[in-house]
Amino acid sequence: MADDVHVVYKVNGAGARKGGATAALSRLFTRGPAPGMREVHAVKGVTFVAYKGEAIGLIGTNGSGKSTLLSAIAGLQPVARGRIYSHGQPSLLGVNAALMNDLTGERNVVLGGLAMGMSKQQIRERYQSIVDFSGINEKGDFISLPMRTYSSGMGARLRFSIAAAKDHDVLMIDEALATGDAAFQRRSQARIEELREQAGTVFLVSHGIGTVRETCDRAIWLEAGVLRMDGPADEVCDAYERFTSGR
Ligand SMILES: Nc1ncnc2c1ncn2[C@@H]1O[C@H](COP(=O)(O)OP(=O)(O)OP(=O)(O)O)[C@@H](O)[C@H]1O
Repeated sequence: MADDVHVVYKVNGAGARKGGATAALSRLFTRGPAPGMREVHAVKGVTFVAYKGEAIGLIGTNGSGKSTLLSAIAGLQPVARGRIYSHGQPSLLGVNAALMNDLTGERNVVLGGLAMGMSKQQIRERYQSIVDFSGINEKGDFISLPMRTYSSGMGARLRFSIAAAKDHDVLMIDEALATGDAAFQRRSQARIEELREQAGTVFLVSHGIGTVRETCDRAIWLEAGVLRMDGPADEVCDAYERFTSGR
């Protein structure tokens, strides 16, 4: 659950607005940001409770704070105010999830698995199914090549497959579904369904309202860092569509 969560990015070298000595002095006393330091208040007081078995879509226009909110829930981004409570460790499965480009797909499966807290034994058991699920080897033996030789879609598929191999308490997916071809998207949707049935909670950030309608039962709409609507996926998506078409 998120309780009044605020996330503020501190950006260095953003160019000070007032560089005068008096301004610097008054900043010293008011403990304001240093010169050249600018703050971006990306998430502003978001509160919600997510239950087991729910699949929640996060929607909102570009820069509304969706990815930031997920990073904060995953513990990758500190919160400036408010709190996040969670049963189990939430894992963020993003297109940017850290895999090593110079290592082969095989090594990345092992490293990624370890990073998610799987044991070596579990990785050995699931290795083949991860590779099969990713479909990386459908067009030749790519899994033994370095990841930098993969197309962006292939990389994203492998990331999704590694993360989806583990049963997560809270799984967060950032636009992972948007990549990959239709067959892979069907497989990943089916896997998300399974993860939900195993009583985990799934968060999905997507620009594709269609994916949210299909995979999620609830949606949270963020706009300019503020929670604008939270409710059944269809209702929230309808309202969001009315909002975006009027812009
Ligand atoms: N590392 C960062 N440093 C400073 N500001 C950032 C950083 N990352 C994001 N922001 C700012 O935070 C705000 C929210 O960004 P965020 O990426 O969370 O939005 P989003 O809803 O996921 O956007 P998109 O739909 O484009 O992916 C934006 O104003 C963005 O400029």
